[in-house]
Amino acid sequence: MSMSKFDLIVIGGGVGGAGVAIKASSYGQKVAIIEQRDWGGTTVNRGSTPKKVLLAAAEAHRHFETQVFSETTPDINWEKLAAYRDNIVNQTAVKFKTRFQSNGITTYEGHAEFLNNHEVTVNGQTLSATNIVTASGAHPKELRFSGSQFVQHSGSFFRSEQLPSKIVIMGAGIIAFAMASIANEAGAEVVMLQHDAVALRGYDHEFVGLLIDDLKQRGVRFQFNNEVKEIKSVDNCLHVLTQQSSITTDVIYTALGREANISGLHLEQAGVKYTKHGISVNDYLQTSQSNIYAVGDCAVTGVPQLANYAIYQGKYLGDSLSKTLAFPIKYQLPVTAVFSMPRLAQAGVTVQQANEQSDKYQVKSMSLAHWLNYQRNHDEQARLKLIINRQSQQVVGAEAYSYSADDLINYLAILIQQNISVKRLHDLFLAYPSTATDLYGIWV
Ligand SMILES: Cc1cc2nc3c(=O)[nH]c(=O)nc-3n(C[C@H](O)[C@H](O)[C@H](O)COP(=O)(O)OP(=O)(O)OC[C@H]3O[C@@H](n4cnc5c(N)ncnc54)[C@H](O)[C@@H]3O)c2cc1C
Ligand SMILES: NC(=O)c1ccc[n+]([C@@H]2O[C@H](COP(=O)([O-])OP(=O)(O)OC[C@H]3O[C@@H](n4cnc5c(N)ncnc54)[C@H](O)[C@@H]3O)[C@@H](O)[C@H]2O)c1
Repeated sequence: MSMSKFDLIVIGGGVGGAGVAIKASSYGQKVAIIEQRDWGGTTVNRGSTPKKVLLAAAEAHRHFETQVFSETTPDINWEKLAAYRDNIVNQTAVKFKTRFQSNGITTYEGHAEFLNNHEVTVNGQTLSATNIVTASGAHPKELRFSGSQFVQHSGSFFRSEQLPSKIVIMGAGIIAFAMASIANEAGAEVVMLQHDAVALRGYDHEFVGLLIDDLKQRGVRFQFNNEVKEIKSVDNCLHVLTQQSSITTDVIYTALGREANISGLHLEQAGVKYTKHGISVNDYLQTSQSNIYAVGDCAVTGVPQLANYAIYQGKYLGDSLSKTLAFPIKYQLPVTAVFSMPRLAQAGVTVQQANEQSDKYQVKSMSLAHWLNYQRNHDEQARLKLIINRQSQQVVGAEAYSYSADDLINYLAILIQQNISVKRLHDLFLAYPSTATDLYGIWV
């Protein structure tokens, strides 16, 4: 059989792999990309895309309830919503594949394995390349207790055809809070179980407390310092036995963090080193084998397993592999969001970090609730904290809690990254009144 030769092979058709493949092909490299499951990977099929479609419906429901002053609020029609969501997901997955093809990238559908550091097999075919990038992503953490086969993962919730009436969520991290907000607003009974006392580690305690209180008022039950011991299935119901309680539910979903997809790649055949956390890479995203690289959730890079990082790394690598001189990857300031209701978002130095180094940073806390954008949305708890470097008096971080916290944080991230002075901001001409023009009053 003839061997297909490429400049670059990318293993994994998620957002990380897509970034590398498209960028490298734009420089004229001959590129192949291999995907074993769905084009677009986790983000498109089981992550932020379906999540944000469901969230839009949940937010519309909440806004109807608070803003329309009607006696009754219509129920969310989950089946129709699910069909609409699946349509968007499927269209997006197809767009990923056709975009590769229209950029001259050869697409393969199947499981890729390394034969050596220049060769990969897929569907019995051998492909060879000068450089190979692993962008194989991650899978939900495996659980080992009696009845763990009854557990479903967050991706199943975001792609569910029907809304279960009773839901238990294991974990109180970013994904769990999005799930809880949507399920609660759509009418499910939700219990959240967290094995220790800390929800949304890394986010401002005060804002996390506001979010938990809000969800509690809406009927979500929280159990902290509680772990699942066993699950039994009896008469179409699940009995979840924990250290502290026994809960009867329809479904139990997990959002406990994710583990790199490394088994099955035969990395040792290519001489690529890895640990249980993922593929080890240096600041050039290069593995222990000099012509093999890794990006996104499968790589140990010291940044969170999030799509914005996978995309950024993919674009960096596609660029650096196409140039004679490569520079180490340099991350801009961290920017993340929790898509709960209301949302939480942070950029740059966090409030927690600022409190730990109070000699260096000052935290300026403000309510946003009296601003028109928040008032008209009944966003009564909307708040912002700016982190200011005491010496330079510049804003180096921000954390926000509101229904539009991610937008505000992105505007602030632009101002921070671009080092925009108050004067320059006031010279900018923007549509009024909007979240962007609120910045005139916020920026210091
Ligand atoms: C429920 C959920 C919600 C999320 N929400 C957000 C969010 O709002 N914002 C955000 O920034 N991040 C979010 N994330 C994280 C984000 O989805 C991931 O960080 C991102 O998908 C990582 O991209 P990736 O390309 O590294 O991996 P993936 O998207 O997982 O893609 C890897 C691809 O490689 C394929 N593959 C693996 N092994 C092989 C092989 N041997 N051969 C061929 N193909 C292979 C897989 O099938 C997969 O399609 C969320 C994650 C989840 C689970
Ligand atoms: N600020 C950020 O950028 C940020 C924050 C959190 C997570 N992330 C990334 O997003 C990825 C996926 O998010 P996620 O929500 O699945 O993970 P997560 O890490 O945000 O949350 C998992 C939560 O589950 C808890 N937990 C772990 N084992 C448990 C158990 N047996 N029972 C109950 N609770 C348990 C953890 O303490 C944690 O609070 C993470 O892998 C991480 O890399 C990024």
